Amino acid sequence: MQDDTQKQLANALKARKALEDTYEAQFKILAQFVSRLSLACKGVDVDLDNRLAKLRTELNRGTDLEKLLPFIEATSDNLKLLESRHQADIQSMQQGLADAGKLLQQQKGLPDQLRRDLRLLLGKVGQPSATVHAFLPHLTELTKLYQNVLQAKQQLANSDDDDDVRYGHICRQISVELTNLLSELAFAEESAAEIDEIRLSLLGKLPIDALLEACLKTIGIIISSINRERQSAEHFLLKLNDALTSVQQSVVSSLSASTDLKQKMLVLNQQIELQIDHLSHVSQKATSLEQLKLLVSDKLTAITGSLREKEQLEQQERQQLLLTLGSMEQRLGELETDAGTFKKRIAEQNFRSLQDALTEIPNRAAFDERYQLEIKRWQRYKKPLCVVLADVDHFKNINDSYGHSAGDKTLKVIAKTLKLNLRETDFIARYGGEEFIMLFPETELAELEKRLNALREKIGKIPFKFKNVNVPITISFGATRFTEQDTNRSAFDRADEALYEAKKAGRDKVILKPAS
Ligand SMILES: Nc1nc2c(ncn2[C@@H]2O[C@H](COP(=O)(O)OP(=O)(O)OP(=O)(O)O)[C@@H](O)[C@H]2O)c(=O)[nH]1
Repeated sequence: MQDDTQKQLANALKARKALEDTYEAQFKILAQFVSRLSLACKGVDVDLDNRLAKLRTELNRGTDLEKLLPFIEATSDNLKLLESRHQADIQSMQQGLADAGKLLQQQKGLPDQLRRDLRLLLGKVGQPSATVHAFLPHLTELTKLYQNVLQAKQQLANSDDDDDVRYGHICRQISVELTNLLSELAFAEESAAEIDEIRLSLLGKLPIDALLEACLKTIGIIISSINRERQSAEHFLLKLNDALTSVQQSVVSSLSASTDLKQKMLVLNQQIELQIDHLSHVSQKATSLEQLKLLVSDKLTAITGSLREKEQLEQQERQQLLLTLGSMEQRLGELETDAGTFKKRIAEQNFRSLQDALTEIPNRAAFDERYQLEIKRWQRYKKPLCVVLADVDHFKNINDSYGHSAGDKTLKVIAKTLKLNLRETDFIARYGGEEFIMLFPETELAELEKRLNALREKIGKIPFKFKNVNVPITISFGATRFTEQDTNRSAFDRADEALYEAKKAGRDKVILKPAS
């Protein structure tokens, strides 16, 4: 019995010793790990470095963990403080990068590509991040963009004598704006040939004096078109005035004729009354039937004459009235025809001013109008609305290799194909150059992706042939969905970024960019 107890005690002691050894080994591993970890944190904060060094020494010495606890708690407070400082660092880094990027964006005359890169970068900078390190690639990129801008500015400064280089970018922008304006001037029918000539001249590289000439010609067309419109409106108003004057004259003369007749009628009525009175008076005085017969017959002849005269007057009045009414009706008919022609002309002009002359699909002005409307609908019904930008790939090559008229034909065919393959509620416009913009109401991005890919494939399969060469042409799409936080500009910019990504990814692509 005593032996058993001793054995059990020995076993318990052995187990206890094994447990203690395990604890000790684990404590050593943990102490080493904490030591290494504390070394890795070195350099973040001096106070923290000192505390961690002390902790390492105590751990190496094997100091009792309980004694170390207050020290560990104080260090942990220190770490919390550092953490909030770290968060503040992230925020200030993000803010700093965003400010620097926006400042660069405000620079005038930035090349298009650089502006796009910058917009893309600012989008990335706006994303939340857990560490300051995550911003380092953005910082590098921003520094590169700053370098590029400085170089571009330097180049401009160096080329003082070369006006074409100095104003190259501005000229290109003016030329694009002028092309858009010309597209909206489609209503100047009489100047269509001249407009087309200016539009084609804007496609090549323009020296500044040629651009100015194009501007002056366009202004000339606008002025003569306004003059023509003014003259036509004046002509219509004069005709209207004429017609109203003649109607007024007819009414006045018919009124005065009718007053005349009324006066005559009054006199006749009085005459008839008098004749009747007289007849009754003399008939009382008649002494014989023969005398009465004679008197009545006389008076009846006089009364019948007066009545006939009265009837003639009435007929005259009716005829006069019919004549006046007839001439008024004719004038009003003429006026109605003129007003109809004028209204039709205005409606046609309205339609043409919203249509792109080359592709015959809506133009940018029409898009702006429709976009506002669709956004209002979206705000009311909250049904999904997608915005898509499409751009023909390497379009410049088509112009350069086969001429501008081949380029024009390509644009027409592509516009037609896109339009034909949209639903009636979708909307497409030529946004400018080789760029198209589309609106897809009540469409989710997932469904849109399929439809855009089908469109993309359809365009890729069009058998274009120039100078007997088969030329495959592709198109890239950038799409986004309108959200609660969006303005019309921000959704457009996102679609533009998606399009840019599609180009960067090799073209002939559909890229969707939902709001982050
Ligand atoms: N024929 C024709 N060309 C146009 C018209 N409007 C713009 N362009 C031309 O379209 C070309 C657009 O070229 P870029 O902006 O360099 O783009 P891209 O060659 O299509 O290349 P990526 O878009 O990068 O794939 C320019 O050469 C313009 O002159 C037009 O109405 N008719």
